[in-house]
Amino acid sequence: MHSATISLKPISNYPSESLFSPPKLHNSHPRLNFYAEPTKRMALFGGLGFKISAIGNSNASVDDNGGTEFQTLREYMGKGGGNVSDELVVLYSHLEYACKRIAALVASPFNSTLGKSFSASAGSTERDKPKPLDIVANEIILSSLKNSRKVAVMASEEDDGPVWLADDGPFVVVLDPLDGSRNIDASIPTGSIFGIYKRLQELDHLPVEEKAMLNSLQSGTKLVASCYVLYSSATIMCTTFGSGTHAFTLDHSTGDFILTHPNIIIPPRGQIYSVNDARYFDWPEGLRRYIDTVRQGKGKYPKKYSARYICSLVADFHRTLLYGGIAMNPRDHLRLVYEANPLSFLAEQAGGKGSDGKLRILSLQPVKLHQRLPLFLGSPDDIEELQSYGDVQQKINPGYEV
Ligand SMILES: O=P(O)(O)OC[C@H]1O[C@](O)(COP(=O)(O)O)[C@@H](O)[C@@H]1O
Repeated sequence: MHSATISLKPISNYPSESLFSPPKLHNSHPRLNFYAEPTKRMALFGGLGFKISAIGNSNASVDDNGGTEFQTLREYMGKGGGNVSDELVVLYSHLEYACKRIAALVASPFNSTLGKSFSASAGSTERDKPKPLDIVANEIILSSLKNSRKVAVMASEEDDGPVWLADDGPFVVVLDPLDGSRNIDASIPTGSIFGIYKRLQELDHLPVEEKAMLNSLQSGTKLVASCYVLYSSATIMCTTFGSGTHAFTLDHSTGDFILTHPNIIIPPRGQIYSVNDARYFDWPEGLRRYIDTVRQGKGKYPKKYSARYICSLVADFHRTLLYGGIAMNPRDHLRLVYEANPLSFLAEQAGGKGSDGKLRILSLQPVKLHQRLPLFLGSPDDIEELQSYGDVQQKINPGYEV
């Protein structure tokens, strides 16, 4: 488990210089270097007047005053952290902007009134009806991706099909704009999930619909980056560019995402399972035996496991990444393209695993955009032990009301 310490010692290097001098961006859009309009941003200058020790497998350096040297996401990317291209830096600046708007929205006292201006699509079941905030979040992200001019196609869980944005956009973005939103009225954490691929230039000659679909159905092994943003007591962007998994916490006073969890390594084994166990009697024999075994402390790890289930994928996954164990949904419910692939990439980059109960998620070739599957994410030893029970995928999926 990781720990955080906060002391009230003033530091000299925060907010960093970068608030005034933008990071290396060759193709930058003027709006990119600011959280809000520049003038408003200057008024926010001041930030936190104390030192925070970076959390996790920290390699953060300590400055002359003994304070931890802060790094923003843009600085991290701009300095070549994770070997990212300038084009990806631009794209991330727009993602940051969109997610900060969504973070403000989910915390807004007015978000419940949004429902009045949206109606659910005909024919959908009560449970599947799009929630207003899903739609608003989707529109915010769409407009940011368009503005970035770096995205050829966006495929969202909220849309029926992929949306073609720019012929010369170097990237393809697949996303779930606001997962867990049905819990939002109770202020339970929610999250956005993104997977980023390169545009397949060899498909450029195809008709738009066809190339949009094929670009969006790339295998998870082709992901160049993925991230989730958790909207909770803190807003956290956890990302990988293929060289480790790193989390950045939003400093609301300046609008910067600060590197707080560099090089996250998931514990090889946890003591927590995370599942909706009201479905126990719909589970297959293998999954029941696995859960019964570990909760009695009779598994390979001879300690009794505890249960934690928020029913909000990003939050359940974030906890699992930090504390270890397994976050699972054993029925065909979560989506391969928008959820399973990006989160499995993050899990693997942190030394964990993403499985459908039998196979590595990233090895699966998506055949449909909205393809659903069982999903097990977590500590490598726990996932291996679970898979050894064989029969862990829930086939009975009656459609639950809550
Ligand atoms: O009802 P279950 O099987 O517990 O599923 C809960 C999961 O569904 C989700 O709410 C996503 O479902 P939706 O895509 O229908 O919003 C996840 O956040 C959560 O992990």
